[in-house]
Amino acid sequence: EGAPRNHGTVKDIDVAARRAQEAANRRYDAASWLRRTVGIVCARDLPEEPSEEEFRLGLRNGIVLCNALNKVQPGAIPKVVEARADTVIPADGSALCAYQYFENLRNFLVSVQDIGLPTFELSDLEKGGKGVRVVDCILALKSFSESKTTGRQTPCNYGSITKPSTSGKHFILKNSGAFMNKLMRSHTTEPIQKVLIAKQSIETDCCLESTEMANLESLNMLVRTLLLDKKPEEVPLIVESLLIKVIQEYECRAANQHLVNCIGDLKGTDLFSRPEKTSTSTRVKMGEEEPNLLKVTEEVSSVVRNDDCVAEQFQPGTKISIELQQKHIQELRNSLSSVKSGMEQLRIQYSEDFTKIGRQLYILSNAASGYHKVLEDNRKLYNQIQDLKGNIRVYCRVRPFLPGQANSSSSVAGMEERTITIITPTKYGKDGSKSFTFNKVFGPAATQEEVFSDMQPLIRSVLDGFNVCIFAYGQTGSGKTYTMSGPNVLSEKSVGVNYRALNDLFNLQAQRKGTINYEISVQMIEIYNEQVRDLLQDSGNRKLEIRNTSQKGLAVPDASIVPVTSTSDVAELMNQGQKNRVVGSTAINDRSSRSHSCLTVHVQGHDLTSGTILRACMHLVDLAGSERVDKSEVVGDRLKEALYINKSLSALGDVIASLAQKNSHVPYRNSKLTQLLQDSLGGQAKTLMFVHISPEPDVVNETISTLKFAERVASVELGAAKANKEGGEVRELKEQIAWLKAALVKKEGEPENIQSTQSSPNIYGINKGNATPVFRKNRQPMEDVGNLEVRNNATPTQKALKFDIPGSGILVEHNSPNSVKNCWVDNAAVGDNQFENSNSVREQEPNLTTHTLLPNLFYQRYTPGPQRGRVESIPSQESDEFNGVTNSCSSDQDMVMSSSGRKVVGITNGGVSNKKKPRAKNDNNMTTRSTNPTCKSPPQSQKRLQTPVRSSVQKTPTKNGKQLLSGTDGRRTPSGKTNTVK
Ligand SMILES: Nc1ncnc2c1ncn2[C@@H]1O[C@H](COP(=O)(O)OP(=O)(O)OP(=O)(O)O)[C@@H](O)[C@H]1O
Repeated sequence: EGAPRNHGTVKDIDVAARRAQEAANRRYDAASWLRRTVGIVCARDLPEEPSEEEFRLGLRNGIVLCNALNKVQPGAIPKVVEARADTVIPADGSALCAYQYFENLRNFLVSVQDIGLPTFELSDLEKGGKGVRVVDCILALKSFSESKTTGRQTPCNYGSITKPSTSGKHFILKNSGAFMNKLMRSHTTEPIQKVLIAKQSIETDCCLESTEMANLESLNMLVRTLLLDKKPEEVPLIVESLLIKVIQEYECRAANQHLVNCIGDLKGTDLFSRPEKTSTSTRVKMGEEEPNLLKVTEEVSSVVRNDDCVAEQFQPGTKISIELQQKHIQELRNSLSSVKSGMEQLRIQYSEDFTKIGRQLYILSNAASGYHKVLEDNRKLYNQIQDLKGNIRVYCRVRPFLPGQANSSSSVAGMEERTITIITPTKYGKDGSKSFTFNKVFGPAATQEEVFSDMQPLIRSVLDGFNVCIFAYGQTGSGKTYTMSGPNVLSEKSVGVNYRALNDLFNLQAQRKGTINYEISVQMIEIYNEQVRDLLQDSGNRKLEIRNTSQKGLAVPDASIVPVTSTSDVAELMNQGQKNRVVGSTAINDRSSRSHSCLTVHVQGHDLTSGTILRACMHLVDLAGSERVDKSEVVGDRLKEALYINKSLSALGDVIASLAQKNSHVPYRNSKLTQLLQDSLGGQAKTLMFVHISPEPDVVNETISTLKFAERVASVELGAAKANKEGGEVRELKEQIAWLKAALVKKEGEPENIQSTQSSPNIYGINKGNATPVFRKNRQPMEDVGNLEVRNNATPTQKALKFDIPGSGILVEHNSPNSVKNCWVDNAAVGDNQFENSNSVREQEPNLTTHTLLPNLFYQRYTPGPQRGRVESIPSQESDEFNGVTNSCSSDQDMVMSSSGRKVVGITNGGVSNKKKPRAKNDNNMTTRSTNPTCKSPPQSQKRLQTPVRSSVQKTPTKNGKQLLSGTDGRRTPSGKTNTVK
């Protein structure tokens, strides 16, 4: 069908000629069909067998083509632009207005394409264009027309082809009409396969969608079918044409791909950081070039932003790798940035921490610097609390039943923290009860540690300069010794108050070392049958005196005083003391102590910062049993002991009653015990009494009387305790006051001396020219300066040393060191109290002599040992050791028992001055001597103070060789009343 006319007739022509012939035949065929279809009139410009040129010109206006198509497909082109009659078409057609006919050709091509036939380019109708494609298009239309007419679908008939979908237009490439036409005419399978593979490759590169792939498959089928009728010699031409198309298409796609890559690169840098902006600009750029490319670009940008997996489909491996690296770098940048911000936060936090630590350090350093102050305040507050609790506190302790005793019927009905209730038998057989309230009640189960911990604060007070007295009261066997010392066999848990107190003192001493240096020493005495014995001396049968005016704060100055530095020292001493203690056996307690024992702890502290010296003493007293005589079933010596014990305890009761009633006179001197405890009971001390009771019902009466006594003690109010602490300045001022008082007394009492004193501006003598008087005190040895007796054993070789106080007119006379051996010293100087009371003395004794006051100008040191009795001067600093410290064991109100057995009531420390006044008045060359032959080691210093107006001491010999100073019976109480010798 439609075969070229000369086809097969010329076999020997060359390929080119054959090709030309073939093309001409096809052209003629097309022209002939057109002429028949549109009619001769319409096809007047198209000859039956046109040349190429004629063919082109004949179809150039598109009228023939449009009309032919309308014939085949009526209405395909609704409006065909017809040629005007006056139009002269030049031979080359240049006069034609291409735009006039462009519409025809465009409509024709679009319609042909819609039908699914091969098309051509407009340029193909131009000179030099590819007319063969136009021929192909017309022949395809012819086939389509014929197929429509016959109603058959033949393989070679275009009418049998199903119109492809609209989407198929996208894959009918430009200039593909001729290509497809040729392809359809091919009869060779192999080249067709190659073409198909190449095409498929291209379309794969373009990422065809699945639907498009389906279309491609149908297209392949079509191509294969159309080429079945092609001659083998035509195949190379078709393949050549195909390859050219493939190359063109590939180049086009490659260019697009390159562009996509560039976009990808841009995305990795600028595009990534500014996706929106870059995307937009890229879109604009690409949109101008190619809409498809724009779509791809958008997809790529979207993929880069959102979906790495999809991006991978579009990007080559390198790009993906770069992207990954860039992504990695970005992640690193992100982590670096987060690390940097973390570091910055850390730095800020550290700097804040450092600032906080600095502030805290500053606070700590402040706190540390104020630490000592706080400690000091703490101590003061603590003592204030103790004071508020009351000066005499009473703790009650109930002994448990002893092994072997039935504990079913205890006389103790109940106990609370501060109250104990005792079952009291009544007359009518009914039991009643009586309650007693104390500061604290300890039951039978209370441990030694618990008991001590409650009184521990008192121990600390000692180191703060307060005198403390702790004594155990109760009937025999009630547990006094147990509380104070512990049981017979001591263990760490069972040790009593004495050990624990000293242990505590040592601990505190160690803690305060460097701030306050303490020296601790102990004495241990007992009062047995109203005689004081030294328990630390094996041969301690020597009777000791209790002296409440000892300047060293020793109530029993003659008793051994032993420095201790550790608890073991104390334990050793106490063992020794216990051995020496008088212990008897009674019906109640086979180890009953028949004496009062007293462990006295002396503390002297030197505050290194303030220079203050404090002194205090603590009496730890284990009293003898308080039971009634009939109960103890004693006779003979035991009875005598019991009587003494009861006497002293009753004296203790009297003192306490007197204190409770705030009587002006307190009978301390009624017993050695009250004498010993005088400063603790009535002074400025802190006192604690442990009252012990036994639980046995048969001693309930004793128990009740014990508790009643304890209640009375608890009711005593003593006023605030006072620390024995004075700074250097206070001492100086006190001395000045004392001196001025003395000077006043002297001035008023002795006109001649006044004259003398006034005439000399240098009343201070030693420090001539020094505005501040320097007062020196006698440093007293162990003797009691308040004793009125002067022992009359001075040797004839006594030799007085005389000191003339320059400018004062006062002569101080001392005995020669050798001459004072074994002699008591009448120490006129007794400390500040002496001067503080001098006014009252003055009232009573207007003729008070100057020598009474002189000891404050001078001091002497008693040197023990071989040189005992030698009087020597010591620097004033040394004398400060004893200066200004109130005699902790002295009392204002006193009751002096003279050695002659005569009691002197109400003698004050100032009374010491009193007793010396007449002596001084009568005998300026006062001499003292000891007349007691049994006195083994009395203080031996002796001094004679001489004033311009000399007086001699009137000595009154006694039968035992002692002398009472004349005028001793005219003494004063602190109130200034004259004391009376009884
Ligand atoms: N709290 C206690 N726990 C255990 N045993 C105690 C307690 N109190 C006392 N005892 C025991 O009771 C007995 C008598 O005690 P202690 O010798 O202390 O009495 P005392 O009051 O000192 O007698 P005395 O007045 O005769 O010296 C001792 O065997 C002692 O061990």
